[in-house]
Amino acid sequence: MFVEPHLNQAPAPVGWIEVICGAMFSGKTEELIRRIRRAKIAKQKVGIFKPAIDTRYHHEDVVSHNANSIPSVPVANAANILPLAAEYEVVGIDEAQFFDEQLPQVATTLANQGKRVIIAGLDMDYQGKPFGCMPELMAIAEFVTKVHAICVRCGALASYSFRKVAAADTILLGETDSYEPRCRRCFISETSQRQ
Ligand SMILES: Nc1ncnc2c1ncn2[C@@H]1O[C@H](COP(=O)(O)OP(=O)(O)O)[C@@H](O)[C@H]1O
Ligand SMILES: Cc1cn([C@H]2C[C@H](O)[C@@H](COP(=O)(O)O)O2)c(=O)[nH]c1=O
Ligand SMILES: [Zn+2]
Repeated sequence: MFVEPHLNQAPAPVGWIEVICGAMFSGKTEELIRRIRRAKIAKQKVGIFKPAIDTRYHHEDVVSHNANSIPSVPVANAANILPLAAEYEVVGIDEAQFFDEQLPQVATTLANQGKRVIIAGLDMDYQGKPFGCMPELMAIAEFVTKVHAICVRCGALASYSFRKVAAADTILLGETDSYEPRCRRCFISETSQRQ
């Protein structure tokens, strides 16, 4: 389990970037919420942001698949986070895969300002390809945590998000209606990744 490297150390340490990645249902949002709650217990000023596009469960809150939730601010693009985050010591960002290519620079700026930046997002899309700016975020982060779901077909660890419906666009919001977490074996059995 991830343990914070510094909480409330004096003098204030420089900031850093944490990335939580994995397939759908792997517990990314739960882990983000867990870290944010611990930061709040440490009396740190915490702000959470998510892309305005992610309206699945709630317009504002960050909500996990098991209905755990925490308030957040929806933003239209990554640059909007910078002025809104000025007052916070800890900045959480969920559904990072949906943000534009500015997010790595925004995260770097926040960390260089001394903030702890915690980013959660899908590392792969439904085709098993790296999703949006997640690879770059993983490269620049001090800490990367990959979490796993359970394959709904065989019970193994799942790293892939299998799309059950016919749609080719990379972005398709959905839940169990449209996706299921699968292990490599069960994922490639029905996708073009077989070769
Ligand atoms: N196949 C599955 N494997 C693991 N967890 C699942 C599965 N299906 C539903 N869940 C639920 O999803 C929760 C994780 O939700 P969440 O943190 O929102 O995941 P993520 O943000 O990675 O999509 C688990 O604690 C569990 O209750
Ligand atoms: C694989 C994949 C997923 N999405 C969408 C589906 C959900 O709305 C989110 C992921 O949410 P979670 O918190 O990780 O469960 O992303 C998508 O648009 N395209 C994809 O390829
Ligand atoms: Zn499987």
